[in-house]
Amino acid sequence: MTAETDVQVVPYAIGMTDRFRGITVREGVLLSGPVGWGEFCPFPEYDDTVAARWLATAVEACTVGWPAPLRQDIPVNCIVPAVSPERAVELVLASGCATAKVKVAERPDSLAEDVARIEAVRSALGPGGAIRVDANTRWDADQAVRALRQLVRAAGELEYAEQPCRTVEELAEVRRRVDVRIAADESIRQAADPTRVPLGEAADVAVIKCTPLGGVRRALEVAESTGLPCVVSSALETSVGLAAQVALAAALPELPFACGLGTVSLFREDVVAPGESLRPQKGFIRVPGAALVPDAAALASVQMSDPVRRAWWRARLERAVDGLPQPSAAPIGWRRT
Ligand SMILES: O=C(O)CCC(=O)C1=CC=C[C@@H](O)[C@@H]1C(=O)O
Ligand SMILES: [Mg+2]
Repeated sequence: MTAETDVQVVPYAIGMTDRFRGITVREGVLLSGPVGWGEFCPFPEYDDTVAARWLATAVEACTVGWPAPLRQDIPVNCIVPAVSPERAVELVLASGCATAKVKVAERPDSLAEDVARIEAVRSALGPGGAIRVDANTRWDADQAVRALRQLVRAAGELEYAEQPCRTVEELAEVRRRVDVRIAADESIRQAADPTRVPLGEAADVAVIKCTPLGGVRRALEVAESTGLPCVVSSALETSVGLAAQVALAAALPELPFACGLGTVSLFREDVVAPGESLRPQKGFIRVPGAALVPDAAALASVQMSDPVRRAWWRARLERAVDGLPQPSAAPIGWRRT
C-alpha cells in the first residue's frame, strides 16, 4: 500500500471546443498511485455504484498497469458532435481521419439538421471515407428505421449506426428492417452484467469502453463475451484516462474498425505535455511507450479552482472508494481519512 504522501488527487475542469453530450466543461479527478496515473471522471449524473466502476479503472492504471500491446498505432474516427454543417466540415478536415462518427437525434425534431450535418461530413471526407452515426438510444424502432433510411441517402453509405434505440429488442427490429450494421454501446456498458447481453440478433459491432466497465482487463472479458468485432470508444477522458482506452485497443486480438478515441480534440487543454497528448495525428493514435504523467504547467492551468466543485469531487471520490469491490486496492492517500 502506498503512503498518503506519495499520491496525488487533482480535480480538474477543462473547457470544451464544442458542446458534447450537453457538456461544455469537462470535470474529473486525476489520481496517482504506485505505478502511474489514472483518471476518475464519471459524468455528474451517474450514481455511486456506477462511479465505483469508473474508479476501478483508475485503480488498475495506478496500481498494476495494463496488458502488453499487440499493435502500436490505433486508427481512430473523428468525432462530430451535434454542430452546424460548417463546423462539422471544420472538425473533419482538421482531424485528418478517414472515418467520422456523427452524433444524431439530439432533439426529437433534429432529423433535418442531422441530414445536413451528414451531407457536410460526406463532402469533407470525400467518397472514400467512412461515416458512422450515434443516436444514443433516442429513437424508437420506427423512428430509427425512418431516420436511418434518410441518413443512408445523405451519406451514400453508413458504416454502422450506434445504439439507435434503447432496448436490445428494438435494436434487433431495426437491424431486421434496415440494411445498416448496428453497433451496441449503452446496451453493453449499462447492462447489469455486460458479459451476458443477448446481442446475437441485435448487433453487428460491440462498442467497448474500459473506463465505465472497470478497467482494461474487465473490458477484454466483456469484448470476448460479445463474440462481435469491437470498437473501443472514449468516455471523454483527458489523455491520462484515454491512455487506458488506447491500451485496451492495443490489447484486443482483432481491431477491424477505427476506434472512437479522437475526443481529446474536443478539449481546449490537456493534462500532459503537448508532445504526449493523445490527440489523433493523421487519423491514428500512437500507443504510448510508457504510462502518461501529467505535466506540471498543464496541471496548473486545468486545476479546478471552484472550492465547492473541488469538495464535491473529493466527496464523490471517497464514496467511490467505499464502493470498490476491494476498497483496500485504492492507494490510501485517495481518502482524506
Ligand atoms: O466514440 C467516439 O468517437 C466518441 C466518444 C463518444 O461518442 C462518447 C463519449 C462519452 C460518452 C458517450 O455518451 C459517447 C458515446 O455514446 O459513445
Ligand atoms: Mg455511443
